Amino acid sequence: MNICIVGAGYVGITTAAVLSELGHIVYCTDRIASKIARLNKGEIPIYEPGLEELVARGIQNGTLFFDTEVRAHMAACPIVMIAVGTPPRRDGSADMSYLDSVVADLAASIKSHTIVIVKSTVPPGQSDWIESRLHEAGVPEQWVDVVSNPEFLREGTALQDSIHPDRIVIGAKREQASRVVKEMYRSIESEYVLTERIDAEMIKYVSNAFLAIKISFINEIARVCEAFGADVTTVAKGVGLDQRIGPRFLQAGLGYGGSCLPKDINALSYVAGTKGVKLKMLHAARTINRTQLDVYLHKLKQALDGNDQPTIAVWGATFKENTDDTRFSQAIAFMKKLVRQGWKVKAYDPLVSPPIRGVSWSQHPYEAIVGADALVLATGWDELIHADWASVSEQMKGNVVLDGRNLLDSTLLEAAGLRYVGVGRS
Ligand SMILES: NC(=O)c1ccc[n+]([C@@H]2O[C@H](COP(=O)([O-])OP(=O)(O)OC[C@H]3O[C@@H](n4cnc5c(N)ncnc54)[C@H](O)[C@@H]3O)[C@@H](O)[C@H]2O)c1
Ligand SMILES: O=c1ccn([C@@H]2O[C@H](COP(=O)(O)OP(=O)(O)O[C@H]3O[C@H](CO)[C@@H](O)[C@H](O)[C@H]3O)[C@@H](O)[C@H]2O)c(=O)[nH]1
Repeated sequence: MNICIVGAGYVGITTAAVLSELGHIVYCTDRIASKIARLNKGEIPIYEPGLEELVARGIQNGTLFFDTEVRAHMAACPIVMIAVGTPPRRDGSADMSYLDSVVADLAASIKSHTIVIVKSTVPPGQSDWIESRLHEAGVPEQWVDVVSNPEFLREGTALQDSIHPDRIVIGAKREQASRVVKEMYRSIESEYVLTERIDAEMIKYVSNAFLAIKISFINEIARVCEAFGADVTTVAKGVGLDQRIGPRFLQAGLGYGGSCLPKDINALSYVAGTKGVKLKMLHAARTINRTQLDVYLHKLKQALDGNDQPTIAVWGATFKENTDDTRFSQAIAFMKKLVRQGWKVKAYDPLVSPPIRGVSWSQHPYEAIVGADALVLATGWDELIHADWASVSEQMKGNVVLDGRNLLDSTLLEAAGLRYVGVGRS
């Protein structure tokens, strides 16, 4: 099949590489010429393990192309997949302006039957809206099928998630379109959910909402565990063994961030509100996530024992490990909170060093801790979790290590003379 993908971001590039690997001819398009130029040289503008190799293979095999000629490929391909961003607006709603301009391009380009796959995360009803916009713009009804096919990949494990997805959701009006999209994924073994478009759109939002609630729930439980001297990691393990609950997404810590969970729960709350439905659980999840940073700040202040001009080293800036994405990162939000206390903040991340007022960046983790009164682990990068704690202890001025991801081995740290501080751990 010839497939045009619009939007060369985390989802667009990953999906393009995977579909080309499945034997399709894929044209991955984007408006940003510099991005496309880099991709054509085999350079990946994002960090995603394994992606560079897969993209190189697609280019070499002649099955994967990157181009800025969005409309030309839309006109030539029977399948067009939309993978542009749907970022949050100030009021919480999803910004549909990128998607709007794709629809305008589609209206000007479609010349024969085209399946338009909506891969971007969009509010319920958006596929219907795209379809009516195309019809209003003069695209005959029989020329277009809009199919909702939401994406569930996670950054950092995007390839694994795309090649072995838990499920592939396909929401279509006509069975024929559904069948073509299923055929497109042919050799991917997965549970296929063939459904109405509105259900497919809801499945995406509800999945992210549930994940956010699960994380906030364990973070709230961490507070009560701490009050009683219980250990939230042990509690989560015991609870997660119940198959009805499951062990994943029960890792307590600084809270969730990223380009998806925060924005999607806001967008779901917003659209629910337009129908008069108040989503109280989502409201609570958001509040817990925000106040989680205060819980950690309080712990740090207690551990600093009256030192009101400390130097704090922060390890990790991305919203989670194995990505270069800093969108809505709790690590960065925490750094800003520390700066607002008037404290000196030195930071290190294996991949990024975004400019943040009051934060100085180090090239090496051990450089960041020199003279620090406390160290905060804010992102669970492997190289940071498995640091040389004896060396850390030597270089720091103080001895406090605040584990913002509950991932460190307190015994090892204490053996090195450090003072381990976690949240919800006895
Ligand atoms: N990042 C993830 O892990 C992830 C996972 C699942 C779903 N999603 C959803 O997928 C969508 C894309 O997310 P992303 O993180 O890949 O976004 P991104 O910001 O990384 O990339 C989007 C790309 O679209 C391009 N673009 C915007 N308007 C365009 C236009 N009119 N024509 C051509 N290109 C255009 C931008 O230049 C950019 O390169 C969002 O709706 C997101 O919610 C993201
Ligand atoms: O037990 C956990 C699990 C995750 N997190 C945090 O939650 C955030 C989100 O993590 P994750 O969901 O793994 O990352 P994303 O790449 O944002 O993926 C989510 O968002 C994507 C975009 O919609 C979806 O496709 C994925 O299914 C969904 O997991 C990160 O800050 C994590 O550190 C925790 O604090 N505790």
